Amino acid sequence: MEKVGVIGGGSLGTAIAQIASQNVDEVYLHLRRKELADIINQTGFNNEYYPNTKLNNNIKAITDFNKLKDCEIIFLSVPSSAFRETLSNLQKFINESVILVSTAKGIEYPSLKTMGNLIEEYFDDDYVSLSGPNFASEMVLNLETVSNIASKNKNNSKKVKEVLTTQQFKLKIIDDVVGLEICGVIKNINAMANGICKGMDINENARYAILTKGFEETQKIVEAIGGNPSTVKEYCGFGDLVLTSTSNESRNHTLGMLYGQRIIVDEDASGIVVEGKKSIKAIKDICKKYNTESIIVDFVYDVVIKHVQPKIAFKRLWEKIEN
Ligand SMILES: NC(=O)C1=CN([C@@H]2O[C@H](COP(=O)(O)OP(=O)(O)OC[C@H]3O[C@@H](n4cnc5c(N)ncnc54)[C@H](OP(=O)(O)O)[C@@H]3O)[C@@H](O)[C@H]2O)C=CC1
Ligand SMILES: O=C(CO)COP(=O)(O)O
Repeated sequence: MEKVGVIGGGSLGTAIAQIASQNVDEVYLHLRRKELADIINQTGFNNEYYPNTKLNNNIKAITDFNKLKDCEIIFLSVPSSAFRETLSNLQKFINESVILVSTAKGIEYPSLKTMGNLIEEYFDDDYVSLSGPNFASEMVLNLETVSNIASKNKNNSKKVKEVLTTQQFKLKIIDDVVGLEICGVIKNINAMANGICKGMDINENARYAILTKGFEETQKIVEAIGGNPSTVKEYCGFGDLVLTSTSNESRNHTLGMLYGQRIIVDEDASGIVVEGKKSIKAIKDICKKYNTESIIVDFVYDVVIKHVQPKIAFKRLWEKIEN
């Protein structure tokens, strides 16, 4: 393949570009800031996100969407909050045959649309979604990683797999697009739940009980929304749920820990992307819409949205466990 594009030159977009650049002639990495694009092109380093990692020479930073018109595949690696605006801007520039790949783990509120639903609104429904236990900071270093991809169009999944597969980066194709996307959203809420408990210094037995409950409830929610509950056993389900619920590298887990310590953070002002906080109301509404109870979602909603004292919220949660 000659050219692929990546929109969003942040942590994940830069890592995707670094991986794809091993398999294609040229990768166009689209950024919104010209100064950073110039630095990348002049030095070979994305000094804001990865100051110590040299990017491959065939990665070209761009700020003009028009340059993406010859790309066969375009990865959308901006946060979910920027997804609609990005698609709307992109619409004028690319042709219908391009394969769009969503890598964002969020959901639009209050529409409750997945990132795939948004792509359908502006383009068509043969997009590919990618998700897994994937810290971008490891991917950019070519460390061993597996991700799931799903699409209604199997050929598109195969093309994306071909472009990203390296000795270290493996991809497994599954059929369940909506299940894969929803797993990526719910794991962020579980990462926050486990972070809150860690921040409160809740004992380990209880924390892993909550993780187990989160796994079970993810299956229920995925099934209710029309996905396949067995997707939750995949890398994008179990793998990502456990990774981000237990690792301090996860931003969602870390924000949860701060809430557990009763430190309320304005993460919007910090500029740090925390998809879980933005998804809580949407997943709460989804549970209501599909008549599905989730005591973990309720716990995070109480602490983060309603500012209930973590101790009181945890007591309520524990009363509901296996009752
Ligand atoms: N980081 C990770 O380990 C992983 C992240 N993801 C998902 O990928 C998505 C992106 O996260 P991540 O890369 O970490 O986030 P980062 O904050 O590292 O990067 C976000 C990128 O999107 C750009 N951006 C932000 N807002 C807008 C906007 N309104 N319009 C245009 N561009 C915008 C940023 O530009 P600028 O630099 O100018 O702010 C930056 O290039 C999230 O949904 C996340 O859940 C999935 C798997 C792993
Ligand atoms: O999704 C991720 C790893 O799979 C990244 O998690 P955080 O957004 O919580 O950092």
